[in-house]
Amino acid sequence: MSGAIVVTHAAKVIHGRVVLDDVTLTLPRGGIYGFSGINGSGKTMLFRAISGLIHLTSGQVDVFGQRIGVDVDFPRSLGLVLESAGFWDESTGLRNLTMLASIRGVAGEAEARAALARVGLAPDDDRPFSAYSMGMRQRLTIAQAIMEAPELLILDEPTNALDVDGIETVAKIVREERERGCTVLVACHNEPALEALFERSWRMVDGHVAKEVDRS
Ligand SMILES: Nc1ncnc2c1ncn2[C@@H]1O[C@H](COP(=O)(O)OP(=O)(O)OP(=O)(O)O)[C@@H](O)[C@H]1O
Repeated sequence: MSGAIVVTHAAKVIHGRVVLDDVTLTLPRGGIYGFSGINGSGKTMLFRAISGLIHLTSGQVDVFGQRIGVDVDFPRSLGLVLESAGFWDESTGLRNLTMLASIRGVAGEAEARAALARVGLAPDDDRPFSAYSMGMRQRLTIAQAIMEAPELLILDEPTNALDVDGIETVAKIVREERERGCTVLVACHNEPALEALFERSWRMVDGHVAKEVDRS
């Protein structure tokens, strides 16, 4: 198997509705891959399948040679920006990250501080998460996704709620992560700063990968 991520005839039916429709893709390791498509076209569902957060109705997903839901429940090294991240309201950003880091023991306070600085949050900010603005929450979500230096980074609409500086910061982080050897998947709507980084990208329509976007 040559791809970092191999999706084979993946399908998901929820309450009789096809939300992923026969998706087949091979994504080599170390690239930046983009997914676009209108609301409800299936981008998040595809990312959830790759992340092990849903069970497919049929088909398979392999990540770094391990079959999701068979060999492992989740990809072994995954950073995820997908819907809400589940932070503790009463704790600071740094405390939130160090508590999450302690679950796996891969990262510690130094990595949490470095991740906060990379997303433009002050590591020693003493405000609790409940006092964070939408953009600050999104930045913290991105910091949580990168702090363990994952092999696979999945970013679902990472620029949500971000200002111009925040969008540039995300683009810089995506470039840096790729240079480190990380494979990066991004879903976004009309975000030129990110789209310029995609090596390949696809448009999703009604749960299937309709066509590859011509980047020439
Ligand atoms: N928990 C759920 N139960 C039933 N259907 C769902 C659920 N979550 C999503 N869907 C459906 O799956 C389809 C694909 O949704 P998905 O969230 O993957 O779209 P998307 O391309 O990420 O959209 P957006 O651009 O709005 O983020 C939609 O028809 C949606 O209604």
